[in-house]
Amino acid sequence: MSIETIMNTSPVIPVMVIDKVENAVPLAKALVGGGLKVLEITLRTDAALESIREIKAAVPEAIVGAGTVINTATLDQALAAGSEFIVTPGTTPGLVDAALSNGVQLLPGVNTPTEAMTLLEKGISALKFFPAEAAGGVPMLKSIGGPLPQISFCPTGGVNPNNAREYLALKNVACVGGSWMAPANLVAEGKWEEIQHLAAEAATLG
Ligand SMILES: O=C(O)C(=O)C[C@H](O)[C@H](O)COP(=O)(O)O
Repeated sequence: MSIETIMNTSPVIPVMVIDKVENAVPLAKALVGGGLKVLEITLRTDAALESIREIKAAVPEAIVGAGTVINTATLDQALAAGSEFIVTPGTTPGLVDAALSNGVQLLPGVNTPTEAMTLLEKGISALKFFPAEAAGGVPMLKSIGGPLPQISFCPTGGVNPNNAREYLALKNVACVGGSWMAPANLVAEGKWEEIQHLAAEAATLG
């Protein structure tokens, strides 16, 4: 599945931080049950890679990606675990070249026109805008969309239920990423129904 198709699958990609592997499948089921099929598991915890494997095995309808991929070593680990797409906070030439030569579905992070143009030169036009709010938010994306309308963004970082609609209304925004559907406290307490409710609300944002 192409990264463009993945970005158009649901309006919000939940950004998941999983501390305990046993939370991975119930969390994924709650998010998918709420209508969010595309899941980004950040490689910020020791449980992340095993969580990707378990979710892939137990929640076949989920489209499972890895986030916080910051170098080729974490890229290789994420792919070996079965990640269907890769999200990076920023972009390095080494990471982009490795992804391109392996046919990886990549959502690379940028927040300047120069970074966006550098990736366009390589044929990449689906980008994460990170950290969205801190880097200029909706006005910045509107401005970039003037000269570079062919780029499609997934703004992430500071996106929440109060500002998500404004982002999603932009022509150059395909989806947004955010962690608000899976807050650490609800995950730790196993409040899967509440998480499913938050996911269902998020799924209506588009
Ligand atoms: O590490 C990565 O690769 C990321 O994707 C970072 C995430 O985009 C943000 O951590 C989500 O930001 P919040 O929704 O503001 O919590």
